[in-house]
Amino acid sequence: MAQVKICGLRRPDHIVTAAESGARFVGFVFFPKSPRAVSAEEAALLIPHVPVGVARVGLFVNPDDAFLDHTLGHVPLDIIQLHGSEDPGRVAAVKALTGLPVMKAVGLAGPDDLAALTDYGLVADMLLVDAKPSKGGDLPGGNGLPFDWRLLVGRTWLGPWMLAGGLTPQNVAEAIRLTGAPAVDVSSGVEIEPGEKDEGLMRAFVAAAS
Ligand SMILES: O=C(O)c1ccccc1NCC(=O)[C@H](O)[C@H](O)COP(=O)(O)O
Repeated sequence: MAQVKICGLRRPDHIVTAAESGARFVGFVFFPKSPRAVSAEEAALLIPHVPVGVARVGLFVNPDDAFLDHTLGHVPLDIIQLHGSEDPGRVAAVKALTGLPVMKAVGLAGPDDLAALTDYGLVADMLLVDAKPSKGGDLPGGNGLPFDWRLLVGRTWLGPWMLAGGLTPQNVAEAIRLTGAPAVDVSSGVEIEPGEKDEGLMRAFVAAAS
């Protein structure tokens, strides 16, 4: 059983479905290249549909201070998710700037990537363990690609973490069983096409993760 984050929501009715299904986190993508991107102004109209008790996660890729200030000036968020090449010092700086908890995404492709989990685990409030994006890819995340979950078997964690990367209603239970993930995150696996969430898939995913 794991808590669920559904990322890349862009419609009020989908936010309601995610929350009613039992998702405990909803993610809004503030990265213009993403097919799930929303502007601060658009997100400001979506946020009121997030029920109390569901965490509002803002997803950023290498944001500068001005972009963070602009977004947070329009959109009340509970967690900042950094999904770019931000180093631990930048993670600490974003925490200080925003006063919000920071979840840092760490991409895994092989054993050599595991050290970053320790480095970021010392400064971030939470880790999002995702598949490492392919070199030259357009998106640092949201690619619907899993990584080898066996990399995480038996690992001791410094703090809270979330498993992501190619999760679906069909594979999420096995991913949780194998890794012991306390929380899981999904975007592509609950979409009928990039950026278009499906209510039935969202319900099935949360049920399979619970
Ligand atoms: O979702 C996006 O479009 C996205 C774009 C740029 C950076 C990160 C992005 N998503 C980050 C997430 O938290 C996704 O939910 C996570 O990478 C898992 O995505 P998926 O493999 O599609 O389930």
